[in-house]
Amino acid sequence: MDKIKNISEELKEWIIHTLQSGVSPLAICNGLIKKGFDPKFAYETLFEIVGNGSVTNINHAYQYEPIHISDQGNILHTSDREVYIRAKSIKPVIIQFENVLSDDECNLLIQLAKDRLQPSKVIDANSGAEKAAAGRTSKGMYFRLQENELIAKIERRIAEITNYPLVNGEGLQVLNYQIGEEYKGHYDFFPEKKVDPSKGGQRIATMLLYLNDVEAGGETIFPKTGQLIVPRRGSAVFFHYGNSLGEVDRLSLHSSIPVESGEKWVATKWIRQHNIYHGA
Ligand SMILES: O=C(O)CCC(=O)C(=O)O
Ligand SMILES: [Fe+2]
Repeated sequence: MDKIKNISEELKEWIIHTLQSGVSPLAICNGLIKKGFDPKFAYETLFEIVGNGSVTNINHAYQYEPIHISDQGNILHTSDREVYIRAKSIKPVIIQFENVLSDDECNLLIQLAKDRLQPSKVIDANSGAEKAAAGRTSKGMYFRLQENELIAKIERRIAEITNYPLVNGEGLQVLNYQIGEEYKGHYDFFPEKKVDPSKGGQRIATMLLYLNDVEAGGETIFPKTGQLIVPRRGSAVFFHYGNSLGEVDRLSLHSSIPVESGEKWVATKWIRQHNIYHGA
């Protein structure tokens, strides 16, 4: 049988925790090899994990800071729409919203995105560069900030809901998942060494808008805490994972589980600490 030469984010996390609890890298390596991993791959993976700083950081508990989204109650009165808070989680910080987009807005976003879809990429945890990846089988595209009236209106609404200025937001990304397609466990924040202060700094929050109902599958899952969000047209989930100290919340690991029936359309707004564009 071929030896295993790839490793999931979950297993990486488990390795970090195990190292942190005092188990030696060699013992973990031997364990991986016994489980069928390629020995060279296992040694290199351990070397990489021990060398990249995650092991020293992981002990440091993430400090949750207040976010001010529901300070005014559970109905948010944005300039053009009432948005309802439907569920909240404290660790990690997750807020679910309903009525963020109208059916027409969802359909229009899908129409505008359809012809521009490309295979999705992921960010390499070491280099920070975008690369194609087996764990992300969806197709996607980006709108430029305020590219057209619809996008500008949606971006203003997201800024009003989240209390983060529009210029802290990256261009809206639209993703399409067909049957069997998924986005495996990942963090939205950048690897620490790849945070660029001249481009708004670290990513600290994500607003994920659901553009259609999925017949089966396609939930967004937070595997460390067991929370699942069922896609529903016009609804959204906001999660927050970066604090003012520059720490990141590793409980925010999430994935999109494979679509079983129908298809899935979402739009993602990644939000950074500061204005991304002032240098431009
Ligand atoms: O499609 C989903 O449910 C998750 C998408 C996601 O995690 C992302 O765009 O960063
Ligand atoms: Fe994500």
